[in-house]
Amino acid sequence: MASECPLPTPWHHGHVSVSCRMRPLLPGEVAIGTARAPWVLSDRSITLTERSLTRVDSDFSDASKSLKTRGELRNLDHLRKPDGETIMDHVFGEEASTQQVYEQAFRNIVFGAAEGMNGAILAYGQTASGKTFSISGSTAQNDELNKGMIHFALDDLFGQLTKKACGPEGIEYLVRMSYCELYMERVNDLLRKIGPQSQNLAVKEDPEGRGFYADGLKEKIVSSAEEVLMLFAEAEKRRRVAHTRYNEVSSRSHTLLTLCVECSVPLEDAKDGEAQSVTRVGRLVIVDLAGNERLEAGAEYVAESSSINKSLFFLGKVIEKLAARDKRTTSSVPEDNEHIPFRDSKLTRLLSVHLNGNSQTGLLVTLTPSEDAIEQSLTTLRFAQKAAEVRCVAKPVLISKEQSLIVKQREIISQLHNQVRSLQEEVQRSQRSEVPEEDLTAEREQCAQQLQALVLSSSERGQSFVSKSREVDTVVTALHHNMDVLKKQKAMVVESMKSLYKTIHNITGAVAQATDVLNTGGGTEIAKEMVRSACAVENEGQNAWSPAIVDLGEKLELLLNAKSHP
Ligand SMILES: Nc1ncnc2c1ncn2[C@@H]1O[C@H](COP(=O)(O)OP(=O)(O)OP(=O)(O)O)[C@@H](O)[C@H]1O
Repeated sequence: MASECPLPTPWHHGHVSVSCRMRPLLPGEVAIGTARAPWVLSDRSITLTERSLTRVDSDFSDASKSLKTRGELRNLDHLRKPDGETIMDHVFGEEASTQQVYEQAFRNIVFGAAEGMNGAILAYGQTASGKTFSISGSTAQNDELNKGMIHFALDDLFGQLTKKACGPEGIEYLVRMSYCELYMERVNDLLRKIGPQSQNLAVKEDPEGRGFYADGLKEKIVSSAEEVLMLFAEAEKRRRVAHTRYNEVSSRSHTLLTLCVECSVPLEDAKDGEAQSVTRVGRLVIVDLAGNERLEAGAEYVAESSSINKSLFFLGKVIEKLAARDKRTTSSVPEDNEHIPFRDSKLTRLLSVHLNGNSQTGLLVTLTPSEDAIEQSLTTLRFAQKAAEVRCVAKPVLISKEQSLIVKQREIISQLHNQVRSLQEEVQRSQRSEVPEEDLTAEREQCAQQLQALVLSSSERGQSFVSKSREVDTVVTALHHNMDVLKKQKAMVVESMKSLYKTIHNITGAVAQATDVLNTGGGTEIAKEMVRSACAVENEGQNAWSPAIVDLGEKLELLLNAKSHP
C-alpha cells in the first residue's frame, strides 16, 4: 500500500498554478487582415480594454435569433461590464519563448517529480491557440528552434536525477514512460503499433486508492531524455490530427505523456548490516488537451468536436466543484468527503490524482490575439480562474520494498547474472569435452533457448528490465552467431567428405584399370598416368585430406615402378 511521507510539513502546498500565453498573429492571419483584440498584458494580469461595445451590443440584442451558446452569451454579457482583469501566476506575451514559459512557470513541477512528487502540466485553450506548440514544439518541418516544454522538462528531469545519482546523495532511479491519447472517449496506447491490444483500453480504479489507470498501457523503462524524445516522436505519428478550418495540424485527441519516477534514496543507518533505503515514486504527467472548438471547424469533424467539447465540459465541471469545495474549507488539506464527478469522463478519471490534491499541478492556458477569438478567450480565462482556486498539497509518495521496481530489478538482474554465468560455464565445458559435433550443436541450441526463455520470463516478470537484460541479449546473439558459424563449418566438412569419397572411388577404379593394363601387357607409363590422374586433387589447399591423397598417389606410382622392374 502506498504510504505518504511522514514529514510534518508538505513539500509543496498551494493552489494549481495558472499561467497564460498569448501567441502572435500568424502570417496567414496577418495576410487576411485579421484584427487584434485590445488585450493588455502585464507580468501577472491580462485585461481586455476598449471593448467594441457597439458590436457586442448588436450581437447581444440579436442573441435570441443567433445560434450562440449560453456560454457565449455569458461572455458577451461579461464584455458589457466594466473592465475585468484576470490575475495569473504568470502571463506571457507574443515575444516570450517556450523556454521562458517553461523555466518561469513549470520548472519547479519537474524538479518536484525528481524528488518523488506527483506533478502535472496541462495545456488548455481554444483550437489553434498554441497548446501543441507550447507542449511538444513546432509541428512545422525543419523548425528545430521552437522546441516544446517536453524537451526542456526531460533535460531537467534526467539532469536532476543524474546529479543525485552521481552526487553525495547516491540515489538509484528508474524512469518509466507511457504515452496515450484519449480520442472520442477511447484510450489508445501511442507507444504500441495500432492494433487490438493498443486501442480502447479500459480505465480501471486502483484497488489501493492510487487513482485510475489505463489497463494494459505500455510502460517503457527509459534512461535518457534522448530516448524519451525518440519514442515520443515515433508515437506522435500515431496521434489523431486533422486539417481543420482553424488549424493546419489540429489535435483531435487529448494526449497524456506520463513519466513515473522511482528513486531509491540510501539512509544513513544500516539495520542488521543491511544497507537501508527509502523509495519514493512520483508521476509527472504532461497533458496536451484537444482544442475547445466551434462546431463549424469542419463538417466531417462534428462527432470528434462534440466529443472533445464534452470531455472538456466534464473537466470544467470537476474544476468548478473542486474550486467550490476548496473555497469552503479552511483546513490546509483538501477535504476528501465531497463528491467530485471524476467518473463522468475518462479524462477526469485519468487526471483525478493530479486534480484532487497530491500533485503539484500547473495549467497553461493559450490564447490567440485575434478579435474574432475574444469570446473563446474569455471562456478560457474563466476556466483558468476557476482552476487557480483548486488547492494542491503535494508530498512525496513512499512505496514499500515489495512495490519497488528498483529492488525487483536488482534481484532479477542478480539472478540473471548467476544463470548466465552458469550457462557460460556449461558452454565452455562442452567445448572442451570431445562430444560429437551434432551433440555439441544441440547442446548449444538448448543453452541459447534457455537463455532466451530467461530473457522472456524476465521481461514478463518485470516489464523488460531493459538495460541489464541487454547483456543477456548480447550473450544469446553471440551464441546464435556461434551456432551459425558451426553450421557453416559442418556444411563444409560434409562437402569435403563427399569429395574425399569421390576421390577414393576414382582411385579404386584407376588402380583396377591399371592392374588390367599391366596384366594384359600394357605399358607401365599408361598405368601410372591412370593412377596419377585419379590422385590429382582439385583445390588442394582447401581439403585437410589432400596431402594424404598426394602421398597415396606417390606410393602407388612406386608400387607400379616396382612391379614393372621386379
Ligand atoms: N507562440 C507561438 N509563436 C509562433 N507560432 C505559434 C505560437 N503558438 C502557436 N503557433 C502556431 O500556431 C498554429 C497553431 O498552433 P497549435 O497547433 O500548437 O495549436 P493548438 O492549440 O494545439 O491547436 P489544436 O487544439 O487544434 O490542436 C501552429 O502553426 C503553430 O506553429
